[in-house]
Amino acid sequence: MSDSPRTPGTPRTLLLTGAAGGMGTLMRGLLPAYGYSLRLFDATPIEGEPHAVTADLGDKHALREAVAGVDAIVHLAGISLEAPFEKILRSNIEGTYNLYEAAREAGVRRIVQASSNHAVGFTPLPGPDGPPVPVETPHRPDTFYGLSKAFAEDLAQLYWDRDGLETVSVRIGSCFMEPTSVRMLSLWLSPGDAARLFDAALTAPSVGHAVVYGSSANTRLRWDLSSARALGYAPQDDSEQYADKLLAEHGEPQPGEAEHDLLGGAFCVDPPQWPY
Ligand SMILES: NC(=O)C1=CN([C@@H]2O[C@H](COP(=O)(O)OP(=O)(O)OC[C@H]3O[C@@H](n4cnc5c(N)ncnc54)[C@H](O)[C@@H]3O)[C@@H](O)[C@H]2O)C=CC1
Ligand SMILES: O=C(O)[C@H]1OC(=O)[C@H](O)[C@@H](O)[C@@H]1O
Repeated sequence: MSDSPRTPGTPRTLLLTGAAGGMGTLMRGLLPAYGYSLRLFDATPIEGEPHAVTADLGDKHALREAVAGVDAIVHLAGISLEAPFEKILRSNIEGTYNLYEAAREAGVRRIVQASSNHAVGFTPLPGPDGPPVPVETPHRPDTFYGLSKAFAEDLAQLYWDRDGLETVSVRIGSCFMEPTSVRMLSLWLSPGDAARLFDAALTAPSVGHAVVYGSSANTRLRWDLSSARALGYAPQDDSEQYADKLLAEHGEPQPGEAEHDLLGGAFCVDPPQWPY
C-alpha cells in the first residue's frame, strides 16, 4: 500500500521499461498498489501480458507509441551486467537516448531511471565508522556497463537543464528478493523499499535532476541515503537479518580484495566477476 501522500497532479499512468526483467517483474507486482496503471515495455515478451509492448529500445517508432499519453516513466530496460562495448552502446546508451527523445517529444514530465552503484564503482569504500559516500562523488565507472549509467545520469541532467524534463536517477545497490553475498548486506535494496523509493521519486515535487542512492536502511550501509530521504523515501527493511548466514557461508571480505576496498566490488576486477 502507498505510504506517501497523494497530491493533485500525481502521475497515474506509468511506462515501465524492462518490465520482463528481475526488477521489472517485482515492480509489476508492487507498483499497482500505489495507484499506478502500468504500460509494459521490454524486448522480451511477458507471458500473460498481451498488452505489453514487445520492442527494442532501438525501435524509435515503438518508443513514440509507448510513451504517448503516459504521465511518467520508470526506465529499467537495458543490459544489467558488463558486456562488449558495442552491445552496451546500443541498448544502454543509444537506447536511453531514444527513450529521452521520445519522452521529450511527447511532453512527459518525469523519468525515474535505474542508474547503478557501478557508475561510481571505483570509489574507495569508507570504513564502517567513516563518512558515507555522498551522491556528489565523481563518476568512477568500473565497467562499460557502469560507464553507460554515468552517461545516463549526464543525459538526464541535459534534458532537465535544456528541456525541463525531470529525472530521478537511482543508483541502485543490489535489488533482489534477498542479499546473496556479504557485499550485498551493505547495498541491498529490498523489493518493497524499491517500490517505496520509486513512488517517492515519482511523487516528490520539483526534483529537477536528482541523483539518489537506492538501498534499504541497512545496518552496514556505506553510502548516503539523505538525497533519497529528501524525496520522501522512508526505507523499512534492513539486510542484517541475513548477515549471520552470509558471513558463515562466505566470511568477511579482507583488505586488498575488491569487495572490501571498492564500492563496485568484483565488477572492478578485470574481467569483472560475478556473483559479487
Ligand atoms: N537488480 C539490481 O540489483 C540492479 C539493477 N540495476 C539496473 O536496473 C535495471 C533493471 O535491472 P534487472 O531487472 O536486475 O535487470 P534484468 O537484466 O533482469 O532486466 C533488464 C530487462 O531489460 C530488457 N532489455 C535489455 N535490453 C533491452 C533493449 N535494448 N530494449 C528493450 N528491452 C531491453 C531485458 O529484456 C530485461 O527484461 C537495469 O537497468 C539495471 O542495470 C542497477 C543496479 C542494480
Ligand atoms: O552491484 C550489484 O550487486 C548489482 O549492480 C548492478 O548494477 C547489476 O545490474 C546487478 O545485476 C548487480 O547485482
